[in-house]
Amino acid sequence: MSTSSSPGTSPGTAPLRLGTRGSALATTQSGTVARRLEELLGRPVELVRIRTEGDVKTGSLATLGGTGVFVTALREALADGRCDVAVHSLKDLPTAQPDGLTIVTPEREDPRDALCARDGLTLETLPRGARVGTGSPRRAAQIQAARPDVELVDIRGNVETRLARALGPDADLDAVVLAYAGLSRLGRTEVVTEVLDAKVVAPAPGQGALAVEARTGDLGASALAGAFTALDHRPTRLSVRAERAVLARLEAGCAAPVGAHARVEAGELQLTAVVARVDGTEQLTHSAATPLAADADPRTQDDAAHALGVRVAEALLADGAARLAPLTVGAAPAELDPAARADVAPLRAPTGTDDPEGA
Ligand SMILES: NCc1[nH]cc(CCC(=O)O)c1CC(=O)O
Repeated sequence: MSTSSSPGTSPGTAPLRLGTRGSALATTQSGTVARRLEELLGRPVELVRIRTEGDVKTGSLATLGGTGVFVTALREALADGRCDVAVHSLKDLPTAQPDGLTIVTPEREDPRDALCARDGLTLETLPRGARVGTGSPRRAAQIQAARPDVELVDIRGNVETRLARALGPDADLDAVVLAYAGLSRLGRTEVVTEVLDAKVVAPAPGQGALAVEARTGDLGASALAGAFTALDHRPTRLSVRAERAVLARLEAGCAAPVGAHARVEAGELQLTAVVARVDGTEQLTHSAATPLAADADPRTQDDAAHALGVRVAEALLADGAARLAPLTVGAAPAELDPAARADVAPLRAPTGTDDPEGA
């Protein structure tokens, strides 16, 4: 990397370059992080738009090749030195963290999914046979389980495109399901007719959280390292660590309907995970918790969070999760395999997302 891109140089020099996807949601979330970093660093931050495979291709998410479609190009830009920091939606990140890059997770938004329906309808009041749009097998399976009579329709596109399918002048659907967090960041929560209970629709692992990523080599005793420490939100870090461990241990492909929801409450980390049959006719749920000693060092807590996710995943496997959903079971957990760079093995790599719907 060039000296001019090296963070921590005196203020007033070159701005820190923050790589982002170009969608409205991505630039909104990146803009928020950019302002935070400017405050923390006392240095200007400029957005560098990077087009990703997920932005260019328009096929169904199942045919996109799964993992990392929204992430790989951003990481390449970071590795090449075209940007200094990148912002991702955490749920779009593959669970295997590549060598040489480090992420930090600021405080997450509400992780739940939101129903956006015409005429104020809710999951309960949708008419029989209503058409509900989502590109996410996880959302589809759980909605179908709650309402076996509704028809799930596979949709893609950015937030406004998807909302228009239910709420626009040419609407062809009764409702769509989106992440509440995305709508909130865009200031569009007025279209939400129901925030779906996580017990009814378990959110995607990492949903509602952002990952801010930098080259590990830039995080020595630098100003950027200090900013990363300030951005880190412990309950978010532990929650997403546990949720993503479920996904990694299940080796869930992106067509696998897997939900996971963790939170820190009363001094413990609580986790619930769900594996559903794609058609919603069957689902398995398992919950567990682990105490968090307040004085434990971050490493110990991270390990406890990871172990909780593995334990819950193994309980689901013991209950027959692999029978319900297309999981690749038996292989070593990919997080432990440094060679499992998800961006070089798109077909079978563990996924970090269940719904690259293009937001
Ligand atoms: N590429 C899909 C994606 N990735 C992150 C979000 C929402 C925001 C979040 O979960 O942080 C979305 C849109 C959606 O699921 O509706």
